[in-house]
Amino acid sequence: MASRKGSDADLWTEIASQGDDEQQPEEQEIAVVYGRRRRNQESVSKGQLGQSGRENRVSFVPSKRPSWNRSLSIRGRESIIVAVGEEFRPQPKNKGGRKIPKPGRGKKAVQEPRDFRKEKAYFQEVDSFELLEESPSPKHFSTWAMGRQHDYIVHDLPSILERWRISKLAYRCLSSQQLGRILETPRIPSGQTDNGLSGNLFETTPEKATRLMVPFNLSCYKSDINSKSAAPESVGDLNENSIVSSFGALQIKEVSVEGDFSVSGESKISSALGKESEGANRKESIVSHSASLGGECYSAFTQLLMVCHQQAPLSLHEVFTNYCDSNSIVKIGEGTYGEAFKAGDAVCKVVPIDGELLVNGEVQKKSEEVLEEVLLSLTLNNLRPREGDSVKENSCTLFIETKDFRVCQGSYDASLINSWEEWDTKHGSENDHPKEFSENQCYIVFILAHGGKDLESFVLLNFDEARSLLVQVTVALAVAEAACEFEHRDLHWGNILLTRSGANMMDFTLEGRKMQARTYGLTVSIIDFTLSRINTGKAILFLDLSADPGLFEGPKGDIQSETYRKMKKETKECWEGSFPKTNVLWLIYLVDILLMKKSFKRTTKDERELRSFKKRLNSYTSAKDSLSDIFLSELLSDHSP
Ligand SMILES: Nc1ncnc2c1ncn2[C@@H]1O[C@H](COP(=O)(O)OP(=O)(O)OP(=O)(O)O)[C@@H](O)[C@H]1O
Repeated sequence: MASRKGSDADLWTEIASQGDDEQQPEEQEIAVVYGRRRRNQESVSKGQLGQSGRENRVSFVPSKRPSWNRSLSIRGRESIIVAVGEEFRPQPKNKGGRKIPKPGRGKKAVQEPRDFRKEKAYFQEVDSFELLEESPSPKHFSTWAMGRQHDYIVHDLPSILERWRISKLAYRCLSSQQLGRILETPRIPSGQTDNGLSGNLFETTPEKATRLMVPFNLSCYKSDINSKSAAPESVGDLNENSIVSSFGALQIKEVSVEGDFSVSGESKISSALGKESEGANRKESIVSHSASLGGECYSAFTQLLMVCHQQAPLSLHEVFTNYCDSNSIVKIGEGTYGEAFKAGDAVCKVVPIDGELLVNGEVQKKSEEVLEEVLLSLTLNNLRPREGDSVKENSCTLFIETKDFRVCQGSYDASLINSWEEWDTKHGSENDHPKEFSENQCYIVFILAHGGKDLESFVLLNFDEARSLLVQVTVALAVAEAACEFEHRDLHWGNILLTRSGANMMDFTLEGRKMQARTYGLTVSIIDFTLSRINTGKAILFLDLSADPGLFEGPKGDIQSETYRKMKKETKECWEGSFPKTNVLWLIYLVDILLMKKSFKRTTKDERELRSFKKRLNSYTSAKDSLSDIFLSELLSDHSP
């Protein structure tokens, strides 16, 4: 989602003070632009929400901040598992999608204290085994990676993805009505490293893929089942390819469990199984099948802890002070879900999760959704060339670098509150005051590289910078399309960060071809993958945007609203499918933004060029396709040795 203005009073203030209005043509107020919408600060005093700020909002819950598309991510993702090497074919659309959140979910609902005994027990169990761990717990996690000194943490993406896949299959088996979407998946032999992911996206993952095999959960299931079951069923007749469909059959015939598995999937699955005593023999099948899939089923929250190499949540203070002194924390931006703080060289985006308290008028994200965002971020991280890696087929540095993640719990500490209040005084926050968070509140903290200012507030100086922005965004999308069928699906001007680095060229590799793009000193970083779609080769991560009709109900003529509607038409609401044209739709949106909403030094000829580029974009089917356009290709060069 788009955010409020950044707070850095630095180079940007200086540039802004050069006075756009004097030098540049008047902005054409052709269309209202959305993104993360906010109150008109001149006309609306703090604490009140004027009519003008709300008039176009479509929201399902009362909200302090006017944002008509904000309730999307509370619906959860509907990502699907696909067989390795199998071509994905969209399934017939199951109309209805996710449920709209219950309006009765009260803002001040009481939060149950979170119990981490299960997670702790799990990690103690892990520690007591002679395991080849994914990685030992870092002492100074900002500079640690597999025993080497790095400023980033190397995550074992194949293992994380595999755990997610197994858990997703098991949860779906127990709770989902959408079995048709689970395709047959071949068995992964136990103990074998799973490198069967698509393309070479993961081939260069620098860690070895070590599956964490812990009998703890298995015995937990088994004892639960055995205590209530009749004779266990033999599953010896199942072949490797029948595992998932057997889960499916089991779901349809025997198990009908709806519910929230957000706290402890293991225990809830166990108790769900326990309720079905007469179906116990089939439950034994789940256990056996889960085991034969080569891993165990963990709750999303436990998986998040595992990704973070944590046994239990940390306090926010502990995390921030790893990056800087607590009194140097500065809030730099805010979104519907996240509060972004600068901590040393890093940006820590704090997102409350799993709680009952409405935050900024929204239901908090669930661990499950966050886990998928983590997977998306790590997949895009993998596009970054790393020292010592072999050359990647597709690489670029244009997606924000996610350095790490942390799971936290507790209320905001004084230094964070101070920096939040400073921001509020300066910019007028649209978010709820963080003092509302209780001791039990959990968060995920995304530790990101600093990407600069968003396009909405960044002052572009001239036409060269505008072209540089377009070529870099197109390169990013083209590279990610080629690597993992990536579609951003929400690339509005709040989700493009810009900074001036001074470097004039930017290297990238597209389908094995090493190339360079002229940047004119501008560096682009794309953020916010909440609505994005990727195909990892094993799973398609996507969000069913049709579950939020409000997204498509923005005002007529507004370019962002029109872009969502165009995406809907293009995909025919099959959001799981691959439609790289959606990337082109956002490029068209960006040209419109540059023409209508951004002021920079340009001639009539420049504007004509932009308009004819936009016209030609209509005929391209992907970002990769668009790169061949003369408007962009002039800025590209081969960089092969
Ligand atoms: N890496 C970063 N570098 C600089 N600023 C950032 C960075 N990440 C976020 N920000 C600032 O914080 C704002 C909010 O971030 P973002 O848009 O990701 O939050 P959000 O919309 O709440 O995210 P989500 O959609 O996951 O809820 C951004 O618009 C930007 O101003």
